Amino acid sequence: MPELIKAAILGARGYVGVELIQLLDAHPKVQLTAVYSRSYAGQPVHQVVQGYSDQQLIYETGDFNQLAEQSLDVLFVALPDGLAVRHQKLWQQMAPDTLIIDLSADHRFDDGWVYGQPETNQAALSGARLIANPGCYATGMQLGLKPLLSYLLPADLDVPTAFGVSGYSGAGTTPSDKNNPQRLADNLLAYKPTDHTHEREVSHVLEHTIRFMPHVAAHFRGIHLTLSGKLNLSLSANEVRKLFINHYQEHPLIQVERAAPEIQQVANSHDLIIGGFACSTSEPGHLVWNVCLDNLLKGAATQAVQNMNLALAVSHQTKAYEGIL
Ligand SMILES: NC(=O)C1=CN([C@@H]2O[C@H](COP(=O)(O)OP(=O)(O)OC[C@H]3O[C@@H](n4cnc5c(N)ncnc54)[C@H](OP(=O)(O)O)[C@@H]3O)[C@@H](O)[C@H]2O)C=CC1
Ligand SMILES: CC(=O)N[C@@H](CCC(=O)OP(=O)(O)O)C(=O)O
Repeated sequence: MPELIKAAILGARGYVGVELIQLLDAHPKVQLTAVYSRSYAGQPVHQVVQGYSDQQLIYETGDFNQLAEQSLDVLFVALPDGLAVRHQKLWQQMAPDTLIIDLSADHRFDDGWVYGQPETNQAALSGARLIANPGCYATGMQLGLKPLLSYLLPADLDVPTAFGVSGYSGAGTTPSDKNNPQRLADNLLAYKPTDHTHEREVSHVLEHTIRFMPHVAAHFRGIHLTLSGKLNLSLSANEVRKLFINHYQEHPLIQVERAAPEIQQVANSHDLIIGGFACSTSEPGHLVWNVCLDNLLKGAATQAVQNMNLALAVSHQTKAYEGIL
């Protein structure tokens, strides 16, 4: 590994792109050498991203074909869904040691790419070259369900459900009802109640069918999930909580609490919090619990940086960002 990892970002104007810029700026082992945005082309990054330390870095327009000549160590692709998949040839043509991390949904079902959920797929990420970052809700749902997989009833008897509420940054910057603060004020919108990509993603990754009902609310960032499922034995809330604590004890970003987590605890935080375990007294095995995470951080940029660190064996850790930088 070179002294400094040479990194670039495609989609650097977007909500996720800006988070990546800030995280990589703070990363002691990374030098951000190129950021691409059509709308900001020619503008210095420090004028757009508050606190950005490098006065020289300028947004460029992304001529994708030039990327192969840049001898990058890592390229973060934070483009809207459907764009990264159009450039399969380019990803293959990039230098063989350039790591590509796609934050869109385009490669999450592609066996040629490693699924980049760092807490559960760490071994496969070491030395990986093509990484598909998980979806934001999908991160929360799979980490919330994984410790219980061997206790869940088979799908023909019960299907776990997830009721999710996201902040409107989850819908990106292209204007729509889902990111229109006027439309969302004092409001809650349900959308895609069946067949959401993240329902398919979690069912695929866990090899266990789930159901997901997403909603969007007026806050900017943060996902709140209420999960419900039926276990094949009767456990107390305390026993379930201990099971989660044991499962995630080696993973500093996953917090397990007794109380139900709240959006305000995770907004602008790298942590994902699981808690609020409630076991029915009238229906043995019926369990309801909650997961919260910041969609832009643990649901996107933080997870991408964790993946880079694992793939490129970056061992540096600081107290403030233990497990990420
Ligand atoms: N928002 C979230 O919470 C999460 C998002 N993701 C995924 O991450 C990706 C980025 O999301 P997000 O930041 O929210 O999206 P945004 O809509 O906020 O940003 C999109 C970015 O892509 C660029 N872009 C758009 N169209 C094109 C194009 N045709 N060619 C080149 N560049 C283009 C835009 O810059 P410009 O127009 O200036 O070129 C901008 O930088 C998406 O795939 C999303 O699904 C994943 C997890 C969570
Ligand atoms: C509120 C909102 O719209 N959220 C988005 C989150 C998905 C996302 O951003 O991730 P991928 O497209 O990369 O899977 C949605 O439900 O589509």
